[in-house]
Amino acid sequence: MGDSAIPAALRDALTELGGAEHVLVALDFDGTLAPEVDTPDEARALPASAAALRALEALPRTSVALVSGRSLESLERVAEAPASVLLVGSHGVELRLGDADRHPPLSGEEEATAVRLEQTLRDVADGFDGAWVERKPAGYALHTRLSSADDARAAQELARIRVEAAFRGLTPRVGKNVLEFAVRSATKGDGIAALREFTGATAVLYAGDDVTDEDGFRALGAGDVGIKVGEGETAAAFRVTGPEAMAEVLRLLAESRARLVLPR
Ligand SMILES: O=P(O)(O)OC[C@H]1O[C@H](O[C@H]2O[C@H](CO)[C@@H](O)[C@H](O)[C@H]2O)[C@H](O)[C@@H](O)[C@@H]1O
Repeated sequence: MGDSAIPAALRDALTELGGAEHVLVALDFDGTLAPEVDTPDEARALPASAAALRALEALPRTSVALVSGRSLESLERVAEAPASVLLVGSHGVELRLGDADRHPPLSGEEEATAVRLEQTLRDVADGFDGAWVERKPAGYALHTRLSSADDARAAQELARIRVEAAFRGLTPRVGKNVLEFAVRSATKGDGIAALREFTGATAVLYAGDDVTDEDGFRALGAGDVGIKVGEGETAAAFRVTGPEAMAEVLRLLAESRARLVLPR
């Protein structure tokens, strides 16, 4: 893909970002680096994106991070990223920053809630073809990608009704063909704030395709670059069409960063 798919204003912003003192490149995984697939374990970053991230990581004062709704364990498996890549999992609940893994264990009360939640969502999933439940460190997700459109809608509606009736204080998270409930309320915005503090970055690029990525865009400020991948309402200043165009964005950023970063 040529850079004609990248709007001129975004190309200018990438050039400016390339000259910042310390750049943090923080990216959502599914739908941003990796095209969507039916089986979550089979998702992989496009080779062109993976290559651009390796090029960025090798540059001075340039940090690379993945910020995902996946558990850290699942993200590590599919992203196949070197240990130097910083990771935020479970929408900000779990952090892998340098040598420090931070994913506080659930309290007894949270654990008991999670057990009841699992049963509630499994009962719903059992009633609809193609629906299934994914275990997360702080909750459960009801997947409906393999269901018919009617079944997907009905399954998610029933899940909301049952959860609202039986639980207080859970955090719902809506995604593409997935509805998740968690006992912890951290967001991708919290993850980006932690990454910014950990790296000392002076400018951040964040890109994502889904509803929970909006928390990430809202955590950006002056001098940062937010990129919505695909369609939908967004607080991001820029938009690209999909993971292929995103790979091109990363290639352009690696190019401008290599040209403009000071060697010291
Ligand atoms: O924040 P992300 O990195 O975008 O992760 C969001 C969810 O990703 C996975 O589910 C989504 O991608 C799957 C693979 O393409 C797809 O089959 C599913 O329909 C999507 O919802 C993951 O399974 C979830 O746990 C993440 O929350």
